[in-house]
Amino acid sequence: MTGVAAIAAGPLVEMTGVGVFRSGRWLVQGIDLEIRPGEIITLIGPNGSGKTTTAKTAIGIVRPDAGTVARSDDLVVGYVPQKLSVDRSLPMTVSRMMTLTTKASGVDIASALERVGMAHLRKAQVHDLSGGEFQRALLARAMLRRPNLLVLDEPVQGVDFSGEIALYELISELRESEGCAVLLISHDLHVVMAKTDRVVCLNGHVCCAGSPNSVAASPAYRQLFGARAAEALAVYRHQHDHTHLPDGRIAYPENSGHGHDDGHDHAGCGHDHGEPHAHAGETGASPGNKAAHDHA
Ligand SMILES: Nc1ncnc2c1ncn2[C@@H]1O[C@H](COP(=O)(O)OP(=O)(O)OP(=O)(O)O)[C@@H](O)[C@H]1O
Repeated sequence: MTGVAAIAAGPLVEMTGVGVFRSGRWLVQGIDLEIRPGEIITLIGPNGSGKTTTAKTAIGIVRPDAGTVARSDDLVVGYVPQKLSVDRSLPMTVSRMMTLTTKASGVDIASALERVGMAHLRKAQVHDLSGGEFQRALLARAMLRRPNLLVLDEPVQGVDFSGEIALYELISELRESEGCAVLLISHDLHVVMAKTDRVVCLNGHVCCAGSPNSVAASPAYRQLFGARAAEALAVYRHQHDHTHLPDGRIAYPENSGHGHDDGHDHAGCGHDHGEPHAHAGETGASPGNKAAHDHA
């Protein structure tokens, strides 16, 4: 059966056996994907593996040629596409950009910008924004619709590593404060792996899916990502045996044998000091913490 149906309760989106056929080939095939309220799902996979196609099909921008897509009656999507039709070189304030495609009151715009930490940049020119600020403005724009599903296609493009962590923090906070589900498309395994509830690894079809740990351990994932998979796995599985002081240094109990306080004593942690790393399940993968853990 091919088609689009509405579902009253349960998942926000349920894709079953979905395929998309264009220009004489299947772009994706046999996609089963369920998006439940409030969860963060990350789509990963090589370039051209069908991540954007899958996300667009989930929210109805692309029509499937096989399978079914059921959407909840109350689904409201906030979508930040990978490529934007906004020309950043044109003179335009952040406020104006927010309302290019959506009507919103000044109060709503101010509130959305406030939620992403951009209230002070309401009148700034879009072309003056940093990469991270621009992505925040796009997030605020998507939040104007009060979505219960945020779809973010590569939201950290043009953003440096610490900005990337801050953005993932923000997305995670928005999920908490707004109660929305998040479908995230990402190339970044290190940070996303520590944040997401469920990972779906694509390569024209679903290679593997599940918790970050189970996906990282799956042979299909390792085959697809090769050496990088091992790195990401090491990062994700890193166990915390210490707490952090407010300035990011590591606090060890007295007489623990951890003599120096320069924030770099990780004996017994099993750290790979060649790689920056995040901490499993740690909501505080903040720039401050990150600074204390980069050993490049
Ligand atoms: N409308 C279309 N017609 C024909 N081919 C298309 C169409 N849209 C996408 N494709 C092709 O389908 C494949 C999957 O594209 P998609 O953008 O979904 O991949 P992706 O995993 O998001 O890639 P990336 O990581 O590079 O953004 C690519 O080879 C792309 O060129």
